[in-house]
Amino acid sequence: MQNCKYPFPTINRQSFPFISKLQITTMDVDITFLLVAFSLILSFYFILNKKPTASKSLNLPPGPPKLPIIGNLHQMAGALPQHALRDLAKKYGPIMHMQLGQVSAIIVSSPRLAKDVFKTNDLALASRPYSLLADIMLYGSSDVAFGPYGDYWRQMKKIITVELLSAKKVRTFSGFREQEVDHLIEFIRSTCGKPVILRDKVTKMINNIVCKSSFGGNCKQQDVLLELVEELGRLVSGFYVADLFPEYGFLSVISGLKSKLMKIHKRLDKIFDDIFEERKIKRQRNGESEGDLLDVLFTIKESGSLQIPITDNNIKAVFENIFVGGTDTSAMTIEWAMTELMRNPNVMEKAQKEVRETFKGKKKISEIELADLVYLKCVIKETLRLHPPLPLLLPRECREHCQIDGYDIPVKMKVIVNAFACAVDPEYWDDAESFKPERFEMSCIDFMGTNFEFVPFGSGRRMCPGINFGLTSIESALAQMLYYFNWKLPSEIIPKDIDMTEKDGGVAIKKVPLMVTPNLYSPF
Ligand code: HEM
Repeated sequence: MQNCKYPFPTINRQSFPFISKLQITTMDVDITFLLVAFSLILSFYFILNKKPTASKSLNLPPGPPKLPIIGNLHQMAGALPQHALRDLAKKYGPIMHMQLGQVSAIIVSSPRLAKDVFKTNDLALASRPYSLLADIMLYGSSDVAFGPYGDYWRQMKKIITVELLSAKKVRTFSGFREQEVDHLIEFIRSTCGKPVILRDKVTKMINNIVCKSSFGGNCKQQDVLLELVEELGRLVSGFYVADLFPEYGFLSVISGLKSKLMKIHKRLDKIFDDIFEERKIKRQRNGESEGDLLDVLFTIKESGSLQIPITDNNIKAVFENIFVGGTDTSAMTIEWAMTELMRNPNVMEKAQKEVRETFKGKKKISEIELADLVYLKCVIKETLRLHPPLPLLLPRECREHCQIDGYDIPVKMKVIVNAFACAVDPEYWDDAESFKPERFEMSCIDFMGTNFEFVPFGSGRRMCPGINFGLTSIESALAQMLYYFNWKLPSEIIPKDIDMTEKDGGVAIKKVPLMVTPNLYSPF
């Protein structure tokens, strides 16, 4: 699964001469369609685009000069969006007003101002912008990740944080994690001495953990479900032309993307229905709980205690968040961590030494013991600093007029925090671009949302609720990969030549999958 799962504005590079080098892309949109569509847009631009974007009386932040129709999209050409925006911020300041297609957005690129978004104005900026995809796929945006702020959203966020993904609940899934990590280790063992690409197996492992935690050990339709979620991910990455040009709704229709999404939605919906029906019968018959996430949600739904009653469709939307949000983020963190370890042999040696000394002579590593792996945790933090899976987090939308750094942020304005720029800001980090896990040994900087120079999981009300779920799988897999195996690069590659390029798109996945050769290390 190599595509963007968190939607972010994306455009196909080849399809659009004037934004031909845009890196915010991955979709397979038909070239003819885009040419025709944009000729139409150009023709009707002056007729259709009469609306003023912002009142003259507002004191908006400065920003780069804009072109008609595309606004500032061309200035993001030739670089990943997080890099392009960081470079623009160096010139125009840590708070910029930009026009991304028809969408007016504020870009925040410094930890000082990120604090104004996440703390001072967290409530005013707690909503998400409308997204056609979330509307179609997530049952009218009735999910947690893309749902607009309000009573319903607050209720659902509380459920997902307290009942579904709390540290205590995540611990109850340790059996599933152990099984799946064991399978991964078995696979690696079977490939010893041969170069192997780990990405697909690691993604499958995370997928299976998510699936089993959600629907129990024997989710019959697991493979189809995962295939559809993957397909959804591929489409998500291409859907956002429609969100960049929301006034031209016909784009999503004539591109065929809307109908593809609706097809996947229908199939996913049917699979969820089948799983739900089977579970309802089981619950009626046995009356006993499986303890998985579906059972938790059914129990809450049936308890009648909710202020705003929920439907099966609302539950499906939450599961889509868990599947889509919980898979690629963790899988790519494992791949980046291994890549950095291969690129920095001293760090690999130190991390392996820690794991091997901590578990000396043990045949099995239990999750509880992972707490002792202090250096490995620093390695993971440093990986998330340099390779945050969502470098621009998820966009927020202003719901109450507020100010940042003296500038007006009007209602409906999209606000994007460049978490990557904050994480490599030289004012906050020494030797900011280098991979040095040791920096976390001496400091108490954490990713729990209070250190605004390090927010790979976001911060404030919209912060990721899946930190525990994600990190436990990442730590468990990495610890065992380092414990049981020594790793080599293919003979023609030296560490400093490893390709560190990221793929285009809103998610920072490695462009070329890491290839490594495992050799069995006997800890006994
Ligand atoms: C390495 C692993 C992960 C990373 C780096 C990550 C990162 C993020 C980020 C950056 C956001 C947006 C925060 C913001 O807008 O301020 C987010 C939101 C979210 N994540 Fe994660 N995530 C990870 C794992 C997970 C897992 C395992 C799950 C579920 C099982 C999950 C579920 C969600 C949900 C539901 C939201 C929406 C929260 C909201 O809008 O209130 N994530 N995540």
